[in-house]
Amino acid sequence: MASVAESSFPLLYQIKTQRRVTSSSTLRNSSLVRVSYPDGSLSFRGRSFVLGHRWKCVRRFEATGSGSSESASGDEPEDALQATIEKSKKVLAMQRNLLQQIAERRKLVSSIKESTPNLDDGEASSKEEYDDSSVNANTNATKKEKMDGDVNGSVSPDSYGKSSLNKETEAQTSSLGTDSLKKSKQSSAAVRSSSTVTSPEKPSSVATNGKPWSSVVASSLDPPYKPSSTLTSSEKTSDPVVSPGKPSNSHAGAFWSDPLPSYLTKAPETSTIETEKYMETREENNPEEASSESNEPGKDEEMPPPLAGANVMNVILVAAECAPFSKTGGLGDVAGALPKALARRGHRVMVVVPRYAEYAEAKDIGVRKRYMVAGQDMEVMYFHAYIDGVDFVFIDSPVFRHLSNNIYGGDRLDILKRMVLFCKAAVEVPWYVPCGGVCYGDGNLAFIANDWHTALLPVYLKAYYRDHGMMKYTRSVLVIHNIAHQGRGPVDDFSCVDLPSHYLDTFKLYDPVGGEHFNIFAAGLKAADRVLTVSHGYSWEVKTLEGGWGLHNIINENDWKFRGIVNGIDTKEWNPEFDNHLHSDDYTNYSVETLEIGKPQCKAALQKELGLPVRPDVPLIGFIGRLDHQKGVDLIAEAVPWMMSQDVQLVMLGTGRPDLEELLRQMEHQYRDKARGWVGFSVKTAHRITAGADILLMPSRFEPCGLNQLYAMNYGTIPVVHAVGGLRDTVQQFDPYSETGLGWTFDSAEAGKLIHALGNCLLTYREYKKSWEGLQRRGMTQDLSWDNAAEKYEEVLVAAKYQW
Ligand SMILES: Nc1ncnc2c1ncn2[C@@H]1O[C@H](COP(=O)(O)OP(=O)(O)O[C@H]2O[C@H](CO)[C@@H](O)[C@H](O)[C@H]2O)[C@@H](O)[C@H]1O
Repeated sequence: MASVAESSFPLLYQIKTQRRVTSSSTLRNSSLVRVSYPDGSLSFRGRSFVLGHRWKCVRRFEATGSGSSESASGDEPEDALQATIEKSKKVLAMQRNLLQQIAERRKLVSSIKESTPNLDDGEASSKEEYDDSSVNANTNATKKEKMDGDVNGSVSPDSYGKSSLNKETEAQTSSLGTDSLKKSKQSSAAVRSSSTVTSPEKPSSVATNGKPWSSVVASSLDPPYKPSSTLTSSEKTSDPVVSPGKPSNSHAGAFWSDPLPSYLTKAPETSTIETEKYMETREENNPEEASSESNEPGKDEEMPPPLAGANVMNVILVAAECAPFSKTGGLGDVAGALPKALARRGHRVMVVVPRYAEYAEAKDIGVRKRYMVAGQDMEVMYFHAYIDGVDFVFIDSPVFRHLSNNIYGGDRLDILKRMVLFCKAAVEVPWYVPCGGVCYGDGNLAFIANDWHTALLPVYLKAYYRDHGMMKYTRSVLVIHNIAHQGRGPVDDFSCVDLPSHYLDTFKLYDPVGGEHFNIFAAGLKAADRVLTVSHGYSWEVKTLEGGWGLHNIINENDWKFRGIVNGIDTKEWNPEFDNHLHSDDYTNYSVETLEIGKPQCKAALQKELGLPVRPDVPLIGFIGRLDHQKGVDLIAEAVPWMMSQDVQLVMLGTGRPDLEELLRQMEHQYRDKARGWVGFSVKTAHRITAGADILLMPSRFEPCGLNQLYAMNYGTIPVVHAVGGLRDTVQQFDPYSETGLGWTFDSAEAGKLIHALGNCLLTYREYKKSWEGLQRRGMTQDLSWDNAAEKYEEVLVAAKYQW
């Protein structure tokens, strides 16, 4: 087993003193540092130098520029080693400074705790274990709709992804507020990273006042693409430093005796490692660190071990969207938050996502690669940012540009080719993209792929590399966020994915409606080392005929590697106490302590912003989500006449199916004094509805996890949900006798059931104020953070690592 074999090696640090080619093709010493040791990434970025173990330098030169190579012997300058030592001293100085920061933060946290003794109360999660006997997976109709779309072997764009028509995308602001409550839970990794947090995009204002919501017009905020830095041709040619695929650990060295199969991507070239640049950036950001010269190992030893302990790994999450950079729904939120939680546990974590627009934080690292996609030669560039302890790598290509508002748009083959390019490039990122100066490498590495869009990655990892003895110690985990979208197409599509012919069978799937077809999700599920989905409830549902959308057999066959882990929430982004979107327009931040004042103020601000009567006593009901069959929007529409007969206000925010968008407009038109329908995508408005509404409706027909109900509870907004998938896992039915529970649930996707549950909810709102307050407080004091889920992801990653 990989790590057993590795751990039998004496602790060995390799310092590669490497060379790179300058733009004038002359060689200069770059003092590049690569520190690796048997457990992989534990001591990355210089930490290994403070562990106090004996270490050994192995200096080695590698090939440089245009195919030339040099022998290691003879020409290795001593000053390179000296420079390396100098760098490590600087790293030590940085660490000491950060340790001081940790100590200061600890003091701060304990002083906050002392002054507010109740802060940690109620952190216990009230999540229930899933009881599969009563799940109501009411998905037949949805399945039918999907399968209908696949008749004749052609798949509608929608079946290739969530083809949300984002009529208005709003740049989202990352909250940089100090989340003092959760800080004490974070590992030193997070604290370390805090000094390099970069401010994400600024929010753009959305003018809505005075206009009916339905008339808010789509406006793309995707800025025009500007070519990346003008590199000289020699800079564009990456020079050989790391030999990709060539395992950094000597025990795997034999792989390279095998010739590469013809379908492999071009023999990997190399990357420019920019340690110096990285160090300079760190020094610019942290002048204090830079000026500190002393080297006191004793102090460094105080650094607490990572929460993950010996399980620390390199983790690369690959997704088609990642908030706040790109988002059409919950996948974006997960890709934005889970990696940070894994980094807080001490893992070295990277997110790889397409570069749909220019992102201020992300810098062109100057590496270019070419990939063949369906016979077309395509170049990609890599942009990098280091934010909240996570490396974000953006893959740039003309095929991704300007798609922020239409990530899953275009015709079926266009989408397929984009995902092929993305997955081909992503699987090689650990070799080519130096993050903080050092590539991740392929030892002790796990990829987390998400949904069908990146389900090709586990297949490529296997077919291109592991089948050939390469990337032996790399694992892949595939997460199902929504099995309804599978990347289906006619069998001929196989020619686009560039795989050896014997892989065709792993893609072929037969179903009664579409017949034999090509299915990317099917192949990914088979190839991945582990498969996850985003709740316990959904993990049961996808194994059923109704919930598996044709993939249930494959999931059942692979049950041994399958597990459900309930999503968490980003408690920095979605926290009423620090929410940036509540800073203006009469909104306010609030916490469980200031709920009684803060939430009514947000409600009044929302009513005012929407042009609804500002009335504190009227229950304000919200809905936020993609407008499609999954979300049960039609059930709400059926219930609207009843709702409008009550003294309530209703606000719905969504984008998606044109007929459902029209429905929102009509509703607003018909009930102007009570209802608003925002057709568009506005992160700010989603936050404001979550804060200002009293009740959140989620009548989803199926819901793998659902994030809006979690956000709602964190904001003291009471969810009324169809008890299915993750909604059933996370919203415990209110019991008035024991005063327990978190909201209202109904057990089948019918308007009548929704009305019944909502009726009880409204009664409690009006007549039982204390009970209502109890519901709000219980919801707000749950620990919904990603920290719990990240620990479970870690278990899965470790299980994958030790699996052969
Ligand atoms: N018009 C709009 N304007 C602004 N924001 C909008 C919006 N419409 C939706 N959003 C936002 O998008 C996210 C939606 O998250 P969900 O988890 O509810 O749904 P989704 O079905 O996309 O995700 C899938 O993946 C996630 C993650 O695993 C699962 O929770 C879920 O069940 C599964 O269907 C929320 O952050 C919400 O605020």
